[in-house]
Amino acid sequence: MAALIDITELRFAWPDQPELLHIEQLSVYPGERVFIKGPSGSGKSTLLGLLAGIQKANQGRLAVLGQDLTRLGGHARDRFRADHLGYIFQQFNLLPFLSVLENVTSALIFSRHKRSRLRAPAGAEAERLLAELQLPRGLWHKPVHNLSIGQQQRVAAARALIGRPELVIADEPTSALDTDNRAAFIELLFTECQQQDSTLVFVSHDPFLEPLFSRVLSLSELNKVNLC
Ligand SMILES: Nc1ncnc2c1ncn2[C@@H]1O[C@H](COP(=O)(O)OP(=O)(O)OP(=O)(O)O)[C@@H](O)[C@H]1O
Repeated sequence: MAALIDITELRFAWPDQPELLHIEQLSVYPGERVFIKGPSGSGKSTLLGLLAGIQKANQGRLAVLGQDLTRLGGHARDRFRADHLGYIFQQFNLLPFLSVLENVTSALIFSRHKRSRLRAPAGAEAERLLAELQLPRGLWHKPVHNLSIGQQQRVAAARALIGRPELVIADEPTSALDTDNRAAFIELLFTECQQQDSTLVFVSHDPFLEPLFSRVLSLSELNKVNLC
């Protein structure tokens, strides 16, 4: 089976800073649910940014779906991200004055590819995802700034999942929730990812979540740069 993510000799440093990441080899396969752990400042969010093409590696190969992102310019990486990735940010990055449904369907505006992968009209698909993620129907037309953190998290997940992206990336999306709600949210996320064949890469500090995943990667072990 071809790898969905394929990294070889990847090196990255933020401008005017010492090298932060050197990953010799990493392959992630379709359908995997990968948990990435590591101490604060070890580069977890930076690695996610590289996988999403927000940042570009200084050296090496980082291929997603066979496309080496280190060979693409900024515009092409933005296009690739819009078409093939769903991203759940730590702070969700929702558009506060748009409604819940508008936030979810906003992920389709810049991607014909995602629109073409919908199995139902956009509004119906957004409603299906929100229902699956157990967001009460009475909230669907409300501006997202009226929602609690846990509710906003579900909107952010639905926005990341719509259009069946091949890769879903989640950066500490559960940090504001209590332990029971974290596990319940992750189970819902797994179910949706499985149903729509999305591979999941999830970053968290929370050791309770680790056993839920099919694979656990420690960035401190993976990274050849000694940050101490
Ligand atoms: N936009 C940026 N510009 C310059 N340096 C950055 C930027 N983002 C992160 N860094 C630096 O890169 C290093 C790793 O940060 P990163 O956010 O990737 O770590 P992390 O493991 O995700 O941390 P945390 O668990 O605290 O979120 C830190 O030293 C940080 O200061």
